[in-house]
Amino acid sequence: TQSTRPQRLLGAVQKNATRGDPRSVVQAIDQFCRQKEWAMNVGDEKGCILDSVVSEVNPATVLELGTYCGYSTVRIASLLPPHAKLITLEFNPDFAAIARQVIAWAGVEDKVHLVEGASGDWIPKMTEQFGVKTFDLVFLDHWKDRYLPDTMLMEECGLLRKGSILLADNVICPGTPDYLEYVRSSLRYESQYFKSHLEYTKVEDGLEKSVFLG
Ligand SMILES: O=C(NCc1cccc(CNc2ccc3[nH]ncc3c2)c1)c1cc(-c2ccc(F)cc2)cc(O)c1O
Ligand SMILES: [Mg+2]
Repeated sequence: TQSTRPQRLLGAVQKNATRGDPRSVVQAIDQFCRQKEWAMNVGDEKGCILDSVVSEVNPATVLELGTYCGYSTVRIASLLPPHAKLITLEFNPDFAAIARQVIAWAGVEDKVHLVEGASGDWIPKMTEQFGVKTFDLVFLDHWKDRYLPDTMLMEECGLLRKGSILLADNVICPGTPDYLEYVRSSLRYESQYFKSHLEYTKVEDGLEKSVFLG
């Protein structure tokens, strides 16, 4: 039977990366996606912007919406201080199964809690299930039409505090026009666009960083 792209990506990690070395896992995935098969990881160029925001925020609690194969999960987790927690939501069980193995290969499983399910179902349960009061950083990288409703849901559930950072992938390609309009026009957010490129291509894309003002 045919393997899937996530399975082939995991194979490249297990073949080319060193167990317990997150940077080698990130490098192995980027190499696979540049030389073999494109995949929708945030990638190396936008990944550097993600790294700088994570390092600047130095978050104790992180929510990632959209794990896929765990590439950005590993990038973020490798930069977290000890005892920090990263909760990552993945709706697709096949993606989740691969991501668990990529996260384990990188040796960052102690900082990561991968939850299988949909953001709309799990965001209201964050506090009761994981004891999280608010998130210092949220990385949005799931279905693009869910960015806005999930942001409103996080506000309603009190999961954002003054200074919480939202970092959204793909605001140009594939694009999240309703989300961009909201965070750029709302008086409750201070937004900044980081111009970059769609992973592994020359197509324009970028990350939008939005600070919740409370
Ligand atoms: O669409 C994208 N990613 C999201 C996505 C996509 C598919 C499945 C899932 C299933 N995972 C999922 C769903 C719902 C969920 N709710 N809570 C968690 C959760 C998790 C998620 C995407 C596309 C492109 C792209 C493609 C083609 C092209 F030409 C240009 C660009 C580039 C990207 O960087 C992208 O991020
Ligand atoms: Mg993305």
